[in-house]
Amino acid sequence: MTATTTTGTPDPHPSGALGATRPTGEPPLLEVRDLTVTYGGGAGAVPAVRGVDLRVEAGQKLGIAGESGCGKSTLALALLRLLPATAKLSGEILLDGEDVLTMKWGRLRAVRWAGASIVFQGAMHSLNAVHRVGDQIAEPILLHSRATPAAARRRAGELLEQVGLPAARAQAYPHELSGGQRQRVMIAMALACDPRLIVADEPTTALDVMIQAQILRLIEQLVADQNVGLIMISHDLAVLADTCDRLAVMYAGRVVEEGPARRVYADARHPYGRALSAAFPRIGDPASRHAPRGLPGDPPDPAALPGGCTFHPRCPVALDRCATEDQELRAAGPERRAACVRVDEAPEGPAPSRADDTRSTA
Ligand SMILES: Nc1ncnc2c1ncn2[C@@H]1O[C@H](COP(=O)(O)OP(=O)(O)OP(=O)(O)O)[C@@H](O)[C@H]1O
Repeated sequence: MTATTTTGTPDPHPSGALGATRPTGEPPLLEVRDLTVTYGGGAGAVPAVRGVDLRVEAGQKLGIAGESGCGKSTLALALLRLLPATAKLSGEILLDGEDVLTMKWGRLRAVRWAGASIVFQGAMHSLNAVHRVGDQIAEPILLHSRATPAAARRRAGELLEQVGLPAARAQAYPHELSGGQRQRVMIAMALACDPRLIVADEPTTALDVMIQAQILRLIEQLVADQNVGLIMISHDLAVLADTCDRLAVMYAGRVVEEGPARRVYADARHPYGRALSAAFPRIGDPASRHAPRGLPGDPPDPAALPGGCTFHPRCPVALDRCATEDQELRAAGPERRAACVRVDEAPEGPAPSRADDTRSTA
């Protein structure tokens, strides 16, 4: 992905990355440049992530949205080089200015957990069923510090309290906890080594609506209290709009829209962003009296992407040229970019009111 636009419209982010530059000139907490991930090779190669640029500062919450298969999890795992060996990566993943992709193994081990940590979806599958949760939280502490086992266990208890569980629950096995409690344990583990960046991949997907809301508030609180950066991945644009500052919408491995989260949700500039947004009801919006509109068609097979704009076969406003012309991200309003040839045709709508933005699950 380059900073040049197909129409010559000035790009507000000449580096091609998301978010504001630090005034001090220090590197951002995370800067992803032109990241490409391809599974396999030859005719069956699957380009799961294609030229993605992202930027996250300390204390900033970036949401990444998109349908199943658009490459969200691949992107999350790539950030800490947790992908299988069949995945080929190129580009740069700069964590505090240091490229994760070229780090030696020893350095990478140190960066995992302590520099950045991941909260995976489905805590039941991510936690080890035969170990007490306190021991599982203590494990990365023991690996990454000189703490004694007793001190690591004490710290595990403190972390459990920080995520709203009694320290005594450290003695529990995963099956003795509810889904929401297990997800809290996962968050406690992610915090264990004081990371500067937390990547949360669908952290609330398996939870009921009330517990989902509690976990989201907890994550927001922790980000604010500890000034960490957050990348939250979800198929649910409404959840991301309510939790995050900025939002990037992915389609077929690419970011096709980015900008302030509530604005993207309320008034997406890319037809795919609009379709994704319309797929979720909004409390406070008269339109929510109607059933949410599903997205027609299926996402393309990454191994056989359509030519031109990859969204054109499903796009309700596609022009003939969209079948042949690929689109780069271009300026689409203040601090906003979208990869659509028609983005200049309609002006940006009014700023959303708080009621417009309320997520469906609150
Ligand atoms: N290990 C793998 N080997 C080959 N292809 C893979 C592998 N993992 C993922 N893919 C493919 O890469 C593409 C992106 O998958 P990914 O899991 O990153 O998408 P996603 O947006 O996170 O989807 P979901 O929300 O369903 O998890 C998909 O086409 C998927 O089938």
